[in-house]
Amino acid sequence: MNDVLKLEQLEKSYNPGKPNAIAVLKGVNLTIPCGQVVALVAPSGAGKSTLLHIAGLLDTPDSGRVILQGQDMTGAKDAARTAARREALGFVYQFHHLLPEFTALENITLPQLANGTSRKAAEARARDLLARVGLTERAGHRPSALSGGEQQRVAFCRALANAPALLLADEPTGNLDPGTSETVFSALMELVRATGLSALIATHNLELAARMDRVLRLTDGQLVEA
Ligand SMILES: Nc1ncnc2c1ncn2[C@@H]1O[C@H](COP(=O)(O)OP(=O)(O)OP(=O)(O)O)[C@@H](O)[C@H]1O
Repeated sequence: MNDVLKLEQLEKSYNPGKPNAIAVLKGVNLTIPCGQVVALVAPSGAGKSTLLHIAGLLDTPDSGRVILQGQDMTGAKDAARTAARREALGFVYQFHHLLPEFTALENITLPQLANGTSRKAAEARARDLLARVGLTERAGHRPSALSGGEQQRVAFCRALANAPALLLADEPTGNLDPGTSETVFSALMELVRATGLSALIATHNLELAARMDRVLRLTDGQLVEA
């Protein structure tokens, strides 16, 4: 099994049959080999979030197949989809969505405890991840005591907490100013490279996209090599 994700002929419409019907995905095909980092660029409204939600098993296509680590997840039951999300996928969004009442360390530890990891091992991994993004000194801070860039770096660590096979990121630095965006993106790429992670990262920033292994553009409901 050398491909972490395969999307085959995905189609997705909203409000089919109604006057406001919109066909967003019209035959999307994508294969991500293990270890590959793919940039997804798309104009606003092109369907980038729709595609990431389907790839992340948060939504289902009208037709086509989603194959994660060699397993066809298209018709899988909710419990299997939830388990696959928890065990195989990591998510990063434009806004960090950290739990405000917990420290940086706890935010990275909790998903591991939920996955059955011992507290000792979970905290050790959380500290290692924080060190990799330069936040050792901030482990005990709550999100409100962290800068936007620091919050987002903690969110990256949390996404990687359970050692996912694939990272899905939707504009991970879209909420940051250009200088911070650069620093935070570099931290993300270092983490991804150090762990050999595969990733699908949506961004409007073409300079950041160019630093990934491959750039794909979502246009008129299909993916094309940029
Ligand atoms: N639940 C929904 N019901 C109806 N239309 C929807 C729904 N979700 C998205 N759409 C429409 O589908 C199209 C694609 O939406 P999507 O959110 O995937 O775009 P996007 O590329 O992520 O946009 P942005 O970059 O602005 O976030 C848009 O025209 C949007 O209005």
